Amino acid sequence: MSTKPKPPVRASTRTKTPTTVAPSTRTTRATASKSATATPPAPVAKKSTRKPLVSKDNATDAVVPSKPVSKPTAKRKGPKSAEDDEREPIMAYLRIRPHLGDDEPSSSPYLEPLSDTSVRMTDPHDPQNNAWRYRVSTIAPSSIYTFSHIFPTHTSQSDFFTKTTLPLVRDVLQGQNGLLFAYGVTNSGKTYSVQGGAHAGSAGILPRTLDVLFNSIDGLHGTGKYRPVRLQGVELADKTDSAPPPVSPEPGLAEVLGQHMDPAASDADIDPTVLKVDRNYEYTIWLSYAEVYNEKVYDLLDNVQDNSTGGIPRSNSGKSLLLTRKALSLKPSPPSDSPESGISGKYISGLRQFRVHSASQAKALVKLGQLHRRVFGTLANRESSRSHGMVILKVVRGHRGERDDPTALQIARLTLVDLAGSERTKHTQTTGDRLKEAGNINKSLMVLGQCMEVLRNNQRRVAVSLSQEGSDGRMDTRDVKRGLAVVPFRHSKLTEALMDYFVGDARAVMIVNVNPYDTGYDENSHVMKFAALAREVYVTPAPVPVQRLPGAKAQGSAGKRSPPEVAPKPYRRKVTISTGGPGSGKKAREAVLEVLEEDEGDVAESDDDEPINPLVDALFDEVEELRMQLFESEMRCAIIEAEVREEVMREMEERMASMEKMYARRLMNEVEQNEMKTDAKIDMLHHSGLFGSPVKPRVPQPRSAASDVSEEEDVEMSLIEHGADDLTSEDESERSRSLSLSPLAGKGKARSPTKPGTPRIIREVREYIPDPPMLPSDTEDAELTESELESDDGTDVVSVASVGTGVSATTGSEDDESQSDGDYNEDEEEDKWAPASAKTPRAKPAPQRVASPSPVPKMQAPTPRVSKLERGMSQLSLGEVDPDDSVIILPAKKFRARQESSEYEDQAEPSVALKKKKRQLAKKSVVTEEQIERAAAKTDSGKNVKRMTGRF
Ligand SMILES: Nc1ncnc2c1ncn2[C@@H]1O[C@H](COP(=O)(O)OP(=O)(O)OP(=O)(O)O)[C@@H](O)[C@H]1O
Repeated sequence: MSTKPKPPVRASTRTKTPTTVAPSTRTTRATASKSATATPPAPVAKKSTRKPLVSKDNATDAVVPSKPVSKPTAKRKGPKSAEDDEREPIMAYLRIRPHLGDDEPSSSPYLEPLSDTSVRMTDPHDPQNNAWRYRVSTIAPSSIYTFSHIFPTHTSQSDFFTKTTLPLVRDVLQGQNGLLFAYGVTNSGKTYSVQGGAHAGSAGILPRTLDVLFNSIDGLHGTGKYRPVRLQGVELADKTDSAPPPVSPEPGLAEVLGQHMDPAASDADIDPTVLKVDRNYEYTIWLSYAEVYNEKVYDLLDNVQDNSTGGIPRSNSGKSLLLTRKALSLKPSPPSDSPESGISGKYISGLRQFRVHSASQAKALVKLGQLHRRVFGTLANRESSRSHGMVILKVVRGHRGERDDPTALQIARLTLVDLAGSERTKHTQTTGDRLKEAGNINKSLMVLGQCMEVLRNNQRRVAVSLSQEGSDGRMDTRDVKRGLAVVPFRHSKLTEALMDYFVGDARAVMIVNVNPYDTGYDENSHVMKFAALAREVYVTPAPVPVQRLPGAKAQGSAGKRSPPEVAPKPYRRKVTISTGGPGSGKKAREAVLEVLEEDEGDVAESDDDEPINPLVDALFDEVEELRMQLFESEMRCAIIEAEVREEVMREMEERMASMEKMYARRLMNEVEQNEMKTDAKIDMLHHSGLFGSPVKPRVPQPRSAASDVSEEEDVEMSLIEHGADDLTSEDESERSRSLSLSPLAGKGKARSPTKPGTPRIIREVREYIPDPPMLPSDTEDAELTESELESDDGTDVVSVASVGTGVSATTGSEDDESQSDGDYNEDEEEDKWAPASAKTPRAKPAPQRVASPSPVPKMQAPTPRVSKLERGMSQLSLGEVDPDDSVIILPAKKFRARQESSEYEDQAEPSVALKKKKRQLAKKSVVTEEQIERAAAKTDSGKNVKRMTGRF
């Protein structure tokens, strides 16, 4: 006598609460229908004769509202229920993609793992960067996220599989459903995690799952007399099920894409893990592969029909290929398939499933599905998933003693989903068909997020309700149910197909893939937030009940579907597939295919389908419409924002250029001004008789170039003579030698008498005169000048060019001063734009070069200096002569005219001109301090100079 397998504990102990609760005669739970709300299971209520009530005393899993639903807290009353122990949040694992050698990171990684479970995410914008100020994102610049586990970049595929997926594989072998989905932006590593890479050891979790499944059931393969149908049902298998599955593509397709059928290196990877299974059972494994693309579900293992009519030429072979595929509908699972569980999920009607006998056979099928996924356009133009790929593995487990009893079978499903990239469209520049794809991807992922949110809120609400005390200490379950929101599973094909995992008994795992080198900080933040939300949703992992139908129906064939009643209008589009090319070692090929996608037609809703609330439906439609409008306006805003940014940048650049020009002009003016002042000062000293004999008052008269040259010669000679007068007797011979070289020696002698008492005054003048503003090239120029002079003369001479350069040549007149101020006022408008640093006082003191006692410079040929000085002198004109002081007061007119002129505006290289001017200035003013002092000591008019300079 065969021992009947003991039904799984949960199957026998749990009873799903029907939507309508019989008030008095049955034990009720304070939970709404799972299919609609997925509320957490509630404790058993006391019997009531009036209405279904839940005694608070029995609400053992009541949770403090602010706390997560399943976390036991100190405030719990009574013992924990068995169900409470079974609930667990959706597991969320973060995998950080490493930086690949082929692409340079555009920024440093913005994810910093803090521990095995938490990570800090910081906006890669440098806070010092100006861009930070213009950050318009509403996402927080730094956040910490928590996961079930975080896998750093160096995690191996094997480790990743072991920690994330192996528990699900164990579950499915023990008759428990499981769901795993990979979520993340494009290029973050979802496909790599699920499917794997091309190199050895890089097989992903899907091939490893197949390996472990077949390793574990080795020797325990079932006969395959029954096959799974719909969601939970079983049927008698027919001949088609025993036929080997098609593992090669349609011949025409194989010709086009034959190279894609090459076994990849990762096929050689075989995961050796073996799990312990109950050897009293035998197992059969069935595989199907579907994709959700543009809100339609397609079978990726369906035969591709080549309906070529010669319309579309193929670029390489000249033939044409027209491929047709048909969308599948989602239908509600009849309650008769799962009377024990009472869960009404949806199944993909007409999805082919194949019994696989080995891991390699299963992998070949998966490969075929991948190929079809590529052919049908979602991976055509680039290696990016624009569809959600779902591999559904069903494990049918039957007791070996009851091989012929279909009612003793247990069907568990494990679905692995590779979701499409979650990036937002405006960042991918998608248009046309791609925009539609992106819109639909966003829609399904948005609905998935909405479902999670509503599930979480419902679960919290139930928990809060259960924790609240009614007036009589009891609670009406109908009140609880009324407050729960409808979970919008039906608003996306993706969520519709997966809904039973969230509301039924299953374990759910979410893999979050992040590429921290991606600049998409905002997108990745959305991904992280989604993960945080998912972690707050609780599911109930529990074995599915044993199939307890009185008899299994033997109808239909797995691969057949009934013809549609209404001929759908197919959607036709072209797909270009590029293969080979540089790097692949194969010749580049391009194939243009035409794809016909037929609609699923009218899907007759069965009576068992959940009732549709027209108001809710209308609201969802409106939400969808608003979402699309929002999306469009976001796109418009993004474009406008980009345009405005560009315009502002252009304007700023222009403004910066004009400011630069203005400052260059002002700099030149200042240099010019300083030059004039220095010349004027030398002239004043010269004419006051400090450097020679008292100068006769001069009547202003037109100056010729020749007279300017002559005056300049006088200045130079006077300086030399004064220096020479003070020479000691030891220096006399050298002085004579020097003077003898000059044709102006006689002239110098005539001017030798000087007045005593000047040195003190001259020193005061030097002390008073402010230093010139220090220009960036001052030091450099001074050094240049010195080195030039040294190399020229071989004498240690000091440039006094900078001495007194801050003094205005117009100091003799108040009016002139005000005029001079007026010159600065002209720049007021420009000053508005000047940075704060540019508004500092113009005559900024600079370190003054100290004249060192040095030998008298050798006599130099005056010609070049005179000619340079001539220019400065010719720009000055004598104004009035103060007969008492013998000081010439110079008007500023010419000086200002010169200042205002735009003589230097057109100079392309202001810095070069500046250097040149400074060098000229330095050369013109070569005189030792000692010389000045000695000269000043010989004249009494120093007092007058002092008085004059006091006005400066
Ligand atoms: N952990 C990893 N180690 C090494 N390479 C990786 C890893 N993750 C991803 N890659 C590589 O990064 C690239 C992008 O990965 P993948 O195609 O898996 O991204 P995806 O998220 O699936 O993108 P899409 O959504 O566009 O399909 C691939 O070349 C893949 O081999």
